[in-house]
Amino acid sequence: MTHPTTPAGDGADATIPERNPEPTATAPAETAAPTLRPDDVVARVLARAGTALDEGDTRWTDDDGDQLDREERAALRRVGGLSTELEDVTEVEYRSLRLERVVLAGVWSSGTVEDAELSLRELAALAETAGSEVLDGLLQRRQNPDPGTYFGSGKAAELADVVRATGADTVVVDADLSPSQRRGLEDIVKVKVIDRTALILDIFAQHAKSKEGKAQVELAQLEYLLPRLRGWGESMSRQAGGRVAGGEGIGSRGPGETKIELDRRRIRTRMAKLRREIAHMRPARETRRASRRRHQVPAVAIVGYTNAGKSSLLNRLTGAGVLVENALFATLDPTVRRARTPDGRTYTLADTVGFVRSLPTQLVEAFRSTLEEVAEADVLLHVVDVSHPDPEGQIAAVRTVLGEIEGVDDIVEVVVLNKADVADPETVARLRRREPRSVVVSAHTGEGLEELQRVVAEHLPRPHEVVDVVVPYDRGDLVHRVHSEGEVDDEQHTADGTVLRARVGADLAAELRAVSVA
Ligand SMILES: Nc1nc2c(ncn2[C@@H]2O[C@H](COP(=O)(O)OP(=O)(O)OP(=O)(O)O)[C@@H](O)[C@H]2O)c(=O)[nH]1
Ligand SMILES: [Mg+2]
Repeated sequence: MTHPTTPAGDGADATIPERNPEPTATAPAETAAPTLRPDDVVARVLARAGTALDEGDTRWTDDDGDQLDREERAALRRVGGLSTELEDVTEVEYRSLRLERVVLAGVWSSGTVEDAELSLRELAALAETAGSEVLDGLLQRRQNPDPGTYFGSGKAAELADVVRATGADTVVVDADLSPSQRRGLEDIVKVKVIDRTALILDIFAQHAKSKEGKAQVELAQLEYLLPRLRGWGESMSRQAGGRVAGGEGIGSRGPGETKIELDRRRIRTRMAKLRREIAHMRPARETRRASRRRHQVPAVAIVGYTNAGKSSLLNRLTGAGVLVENALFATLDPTVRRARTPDGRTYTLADTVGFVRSLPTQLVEAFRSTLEEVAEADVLLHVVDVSHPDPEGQIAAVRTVLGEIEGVDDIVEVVVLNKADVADPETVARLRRREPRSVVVSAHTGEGLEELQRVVAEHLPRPHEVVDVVVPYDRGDLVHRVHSEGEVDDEQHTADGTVLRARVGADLAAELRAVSVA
């Protein structure tokens, strides 16, 4: 973290503005640091980006199945006013977070003010997905973040006023804060401060379902937590007059300074245990993958920004009944389903966890084994929400994460421009020009899905061993496999068995030749 080059005093470089400023003329100047009134900003923040979290947007078609997961997830929503702080140190802080009434704060340092606002809007959608109520959102124009408090102490004090005025219990900062920045800011705003990474980790923790997913998320949380432990009890109770005075309230039952060393040790022990457990779960996944490989079933992986419509698309193509929710990171566990090309070949279609800008590295690391599913694919369907205000930005973010996974560079990527039913046709046209290998679809209306299936079929690897065999009638299973895995050129039933001329994968070819009676 570098110091600002110009030693600007707090306030000189700008703008978490006064509460209740004089109403000024609209249209802040483009060049100078404009002053954004908090009320302005919150109004913009609450205008949703894309279709994410538009009330009532999620529609289920028959393809989406019963959506049983939904009820379960709804039951897991946070309940206002209830604290679920747990004694176990591995649960400290994150499980005990009460993100109910939050104020968002971000810094606008480069790019346009629209970009900065879009980022804050996404943060609002993330916060709501985590179950919080967003009370206000503030953007500060500032060249470089302050190394001590991120916003600078003067502006942080103004943020503290906003927190007090709104009755917020948490500040969510749209950035990655260093442990000391978070601490410095907390000491001023006097409520819990979390950053984007912690928020995303919290959503993942709420949504993880499989044993492996849960273990991966917990590991990522602990890794994040370890350098950030602080003595909540002591520091918060010091702040007489603050909302958490008297050692009561959020986080006040966390570890005191004296306990920190002990906690660190317990956390490390827990992390080691989780790593061992995850390592044990891997073989099962690898076995499944290996068996698919052995049968040479081509694999297609659906990737894309969170809320792009990946699960909807999977359901449409396979009737899988995967949870579709207008929330970010609805899907954490990869679902693999069988699908068929129009000409009858079988392939697997895998739904994956959604990506987001600056996906916490701890999570990329933790989900590496899940993401390997992607690296093994023959074709990637990169689903894009074309109704989003910045689809290009989302495409770039997804490609950045993909770039971190080994072995994806040479996989065919088909860009699926989804939500065409609600998108601006000009945006669709612009993206089509930019992404030549793309298909325009709507998982809702079904538009474009036939073409998509055709394009998928075209890019699937074709089996290339030519066999000319007679399969005895007691090996109907092999004939069946030839139909689903390969391409049959000729088939006749004779007294000896089924005469087959077909193209199949090498392994199946070997098995067929071994049983052939010709
Ligand atoms: N209008 C419209 N909405 C869609 C379309 N496809 C999906 N949606 C909606 O977009 C939201 C997200 O859909 P999902 O399929 O859960 O998206 P996802 O990419 O799997 O999201 P995560 O698992 O959270 O990363 C839901 O509200 C869907 O109903 C579409 O073609 N048109
Ligand atoms: Mg999903």
